[in-house]
Amino acid sequence: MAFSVVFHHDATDPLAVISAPPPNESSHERAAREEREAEAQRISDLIDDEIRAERAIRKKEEGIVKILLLGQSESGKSTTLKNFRMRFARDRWIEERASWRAVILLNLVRSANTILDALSREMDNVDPDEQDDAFKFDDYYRQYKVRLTPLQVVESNLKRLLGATEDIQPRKQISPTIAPCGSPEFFVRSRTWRNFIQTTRGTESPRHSCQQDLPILLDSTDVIANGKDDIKALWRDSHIQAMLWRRKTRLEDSAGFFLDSIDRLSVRDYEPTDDDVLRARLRTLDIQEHDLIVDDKTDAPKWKIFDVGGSRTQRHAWLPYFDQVNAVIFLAPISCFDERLLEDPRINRLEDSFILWKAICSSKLLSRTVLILFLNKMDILEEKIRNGVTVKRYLPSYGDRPNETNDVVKYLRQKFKDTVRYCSPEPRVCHIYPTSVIDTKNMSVTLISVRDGILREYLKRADLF
Ligand SMILES: Nc1nc2c(ncn2[C@@H]2O[C@H](COP(=O)(O)OP(=O)(O)OP(=O)(O)O)[C@@H](O)[C@H]2O)c(=O)[nH]1
Ligand SMILES: [Mg+2]
Repeated sequence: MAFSVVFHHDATDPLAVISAPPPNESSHERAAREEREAEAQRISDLIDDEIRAERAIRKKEEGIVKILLLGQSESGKSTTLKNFRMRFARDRWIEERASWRAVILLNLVRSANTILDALSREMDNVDPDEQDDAFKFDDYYRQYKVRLTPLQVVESNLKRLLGATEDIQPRKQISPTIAPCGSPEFFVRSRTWRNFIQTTRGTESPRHSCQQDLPILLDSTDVIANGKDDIKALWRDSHIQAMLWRRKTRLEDSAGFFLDSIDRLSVRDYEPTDDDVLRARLRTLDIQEHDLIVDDKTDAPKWKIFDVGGSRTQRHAWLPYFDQVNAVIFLAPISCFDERLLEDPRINRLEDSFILWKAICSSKLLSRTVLILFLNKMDILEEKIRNGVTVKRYLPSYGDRPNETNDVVKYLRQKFKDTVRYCSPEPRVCHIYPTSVIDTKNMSVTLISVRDGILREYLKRADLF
């Protein structure tokens, strides 16, 4: 039944006058007006719903400390997150440890295949800048290549199992710096990886992945076990080491760790250890979120840590997190003073870290955010300096200071500190830690100090507002 709306309006109320229908409105005009009003009401209800939902999220997130891990690719962000999870979400960590077996085997096989690729190029004399006096690899070495060919199939099988995709094509070296020459990096989308972990979790035997993956893992293990003596011989061969160095072949930071552990990794009942998982390299794509309980007190806030991808193409995804985090942990791998970015070989990696750090310190959105800086990969820095690499050659501003680890750390620490001082929109404290995030013993002390520092600041600010 049709009905008419009668507007009673008070002529003294200005709002009532504005909202009153025009006098002498035709039925057509009235229908159009009512349609417009209904649409306006629908939009208004939608906005109300959104505000309510946002309020609900804010309410839920009250009392959550949010931490953002930032830094260039391979700076150690995901490894830092693993340290937090290992320390503060131990049960989940242990549950998931077995799922890393495929990644660890893939890391190992990729390193072996990278060495074999470099050997092939050397033997085929592909590169025009070949030196005449270089050691000539003869048929003795060709045998290794033939016998280790099955490793290529193992690499493809493991990648398929993980849903891994190859990404950055390495380019040729353009300066006397450690070159990004090696096999392309692979990544696993976090959704695929989560599915992988979920299917491997809660199976009858936690020491293996789920039943359908087991044959691939065991076949891969058998092939690696068959070739392990050849792989070890190649890895320990001084001519191969010299060739890798001369060709500036890029092996991952954990390559040596896994190649040296090949006997332990290539047995059928191998179970990844904490150290193995920390060393496993899986490039981050997408943003990964992890919830932690870092303090057992009932009223202590929960933590949410965001781990992001650090390569240049992924940095645009950082920004939306800037206005919601309480602390940023920035990873600067200071051992990289002689390396160049994989994604842009024109850029020195230490310089890239400085540029990023400057942008973070200057950001207005982060002006109230606690800043924590890890001067990371101290162990690699020490090794480089022990092997006689001179910092001044790559960092002329270092001048004639002693080529010693402590002096280099002191110098760089001051540089990063100066950036905080001169670029921050308002005065702030920044906590700086020299770290090797693969060193679990020292990291457990650092994590407690970082946790206490962040909580102290969080509570101080909660009191202010
Ligand atoms: N030796 C040594 N290796 C490290 C250290 N920190 C990280 N690594 C290794 O460096 C590699 C890269 O570390 P990740 O934590 O994956 O780096 P990321 O910053 O998350 O990189 P993206 O995900 O690409 O942004 C891994 O193989 C780590 O085991 C360190 O202090 N010392
Ligand atoms: Mg990562």
